Amino acid sequence: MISLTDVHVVHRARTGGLFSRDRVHALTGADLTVAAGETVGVVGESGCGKSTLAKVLVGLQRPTSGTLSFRGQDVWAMPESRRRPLLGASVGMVFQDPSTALNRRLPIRQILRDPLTVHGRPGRDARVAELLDLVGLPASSADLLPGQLSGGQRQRVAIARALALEPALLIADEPTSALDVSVRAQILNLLLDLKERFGLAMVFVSHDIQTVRRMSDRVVTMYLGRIVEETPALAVPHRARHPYTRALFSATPGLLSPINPIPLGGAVPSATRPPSGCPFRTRCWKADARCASSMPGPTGTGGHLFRCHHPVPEGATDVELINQAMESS
Ligand SMILES: Nc1ncnc2c1ncn2[C@@H]1O[C@H](COP(=O)(O)OP(=O)(O)OP(=O)(O)O)[C@@H](O)[C@H]1O
Repeated sequence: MISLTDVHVVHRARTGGLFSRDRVHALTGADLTVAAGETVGVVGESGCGKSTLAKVLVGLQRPTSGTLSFRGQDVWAMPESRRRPLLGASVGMVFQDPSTALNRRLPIRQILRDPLTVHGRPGRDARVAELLDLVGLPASSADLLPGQLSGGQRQRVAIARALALEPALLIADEPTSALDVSVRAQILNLLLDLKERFGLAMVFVSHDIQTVRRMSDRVVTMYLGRIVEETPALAVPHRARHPYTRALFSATPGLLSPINPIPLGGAVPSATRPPSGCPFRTRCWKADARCASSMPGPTGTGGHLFRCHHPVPEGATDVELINQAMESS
């Protein structure tokens, strides 16, 4: 339904002196397809490009190069008069923090009516009532301001707004991380329920790997602006083949590692000066000269793709990987 082909996003950012601007490589060579009804989870450390990927998919960030296609049409080749209504009606987005995502001065009714008005949809009041019901809020919430709702209720309004135009795809960027732990499960269950009910496709971005596994059919791992692995959700963590995916999952308590996480050397390099070749090579226990000279192309089958010159052997246990990493350090 929606796909990215060789998408790059480069920002110009002031990182040093007053007049010096560096190129920040937020997304590099991203290829991704999301099929109708499927949920793709996106994981990776802070700053790896998850939100940039989400913004590109929803049309909020124009790629510096590469193609965003929706149902086979090149979105950025269209005139704005076609692009905006197409993406606006077809792709909904739920942001991390509903307190900042909703206009504090507008009543909920207005917040939910706005997209309907912009897209010229009839029966707006009836639709507002329907949307509130869909997300489990009483009809009386329509007259309240966002500040009169709890965080969880505000996120329900944000979800209702994202669904107002019956999109085929919902992008959820850390939709529960700003919420109290006690309401997180309710919001996740609501998203799962809505997805099931409407056959929505979803891109679910989160730091919380356990949640991503639970919500997704497929898990995409990102590192320093690159998609390094796509894995069927049931295959992670044990069958992941990229060393970084294994290291990331091994650092999740209770998920995999019987002892310690796989130790990685150093820190994530700056996105202004990503390493040549494979971006993970500076921290990878398997890296050699080949990794410095070229980024491997995707290999794998059956919906499992990884970009690595030295993938983890099939069936390798975490303990074996920990030992290898410790020996090479
Ligand atoms: N508007 C911008 N101008 C300059 N650099 C940016 C801009 N937006 C993002 N970046 C940089 O691009 C890289 C990717 O950022 P992004 O927000 O996509 O990462 P992320 O994985 O979503 O991080 P987090 O999990 O912390 O939200 C980071 O190095 C970030 O600092």
